[in-house]
Amino acid sequence: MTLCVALLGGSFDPVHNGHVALATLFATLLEPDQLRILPAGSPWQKSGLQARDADRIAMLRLAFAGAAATHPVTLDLQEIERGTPTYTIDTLRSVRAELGPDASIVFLMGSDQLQQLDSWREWRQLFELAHIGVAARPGFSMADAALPAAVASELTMRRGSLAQLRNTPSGRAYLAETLDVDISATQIRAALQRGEKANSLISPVVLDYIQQHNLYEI
Ligand SMILES: Nc1ncnc2c1ncn2[C@@H]1O[C@H](COP(=O)(O)OP(=O)(O)OP(=O)(O)O)[C@@H](O)[C@H]1O
Ligand SMILES: O=C(O)c1ccc[n+]([C@@H]2O[C@H](COP(=O)([O-])O)[C@@H](O)[C@H]2O)c1
Repeated sequence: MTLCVALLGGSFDPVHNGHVALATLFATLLEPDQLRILPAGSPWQKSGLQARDADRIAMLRLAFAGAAATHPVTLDLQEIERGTPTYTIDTLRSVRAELGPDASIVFLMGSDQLQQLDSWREWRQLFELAHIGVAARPGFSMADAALPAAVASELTMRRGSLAQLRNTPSGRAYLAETLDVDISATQIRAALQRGEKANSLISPVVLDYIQQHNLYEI
C-alpha cells in the first residue's frame, strides 16, 4: 500500500480544539501512516506571533497527546528550524524529497485558507507535490461559491475521492463539508486577554500550560 503522510501546518498561537478536530477528522478518513504537525516558523501573512516558538511547540505536544494514542502523530519542526519566512511550497519540496515520488502527501487546511489559496507562494505548484484536504469552517459552503474564481476552477478540476488521495502521490483536492467547529486562535487570545478561561475551546492541559506560563495576557 502507498505510504501516506498527512500534514497540518499552522501558527498554533495557541493550538485549539479546532486544530485537533481537523487533524483527527482526516486521520480517520485517510488512515495515514503519519500525521505530521508543522508549526510555522514565520507565517508571512500574519503580523507576528504572540507566543514563543518553544511555548507553541510545548502546547502542541500537550494538545495532540490524546490523538497520538489512536493516530500516528509526529511533530515536524522544519519550518521553525529553517528560520526564513514560512512558505508551504518549501516544506512540501523538502517532504517530497524525503519521502520519494510515490508517497501520498496530503496537506490539510481549513476553508479560510482555501479561500485565499491563490495568495500563497507558487500556489498552483503545490498540487505537483501534494494533495489538499480541506475542512469547512463555520459559515463556509461550496454552494455559495465563496472562492476566488481561480481557486474554484482549480478545485473543480482536481476534485478527488479519499481513495485517490490515499493512494496517489499528489494533485487532488478533497473537501470535508461536515466539520463545523466554531473556534479560532484569535477568539481564544481575545478571551484570555479578557480574563476568561476559554474552557470549551482549548484542551485543559493546554489551558494549564497557558496559565502557568502567563501567556496571552494583556
Ligand atoms: N475551527 C477550525 N476548523 C477547521 N480548520 C481550522 C479551524 N481552526 C483552524 N483551522 C485550520 O488550521 C490551520 C492552522 O490555523 P491557525 O493556526 O492559523 O489557527 P486559526 O484559529 O485560524 O488562527 P487565527 O485566528 O490566529 O488566524 C489552518 O489551515 C486553519 O484553516
Ligand atoms: O505558502 C504560503 O504562501 C502560505 C500562505 C499562508 C499560509 N500558509 C500555510 O498555511 C498554514 C495555515 O496558516 P495560518 O496562517 O492559518 O496559521 C500554515 O502551514 C502556513 O504556513 C502558507
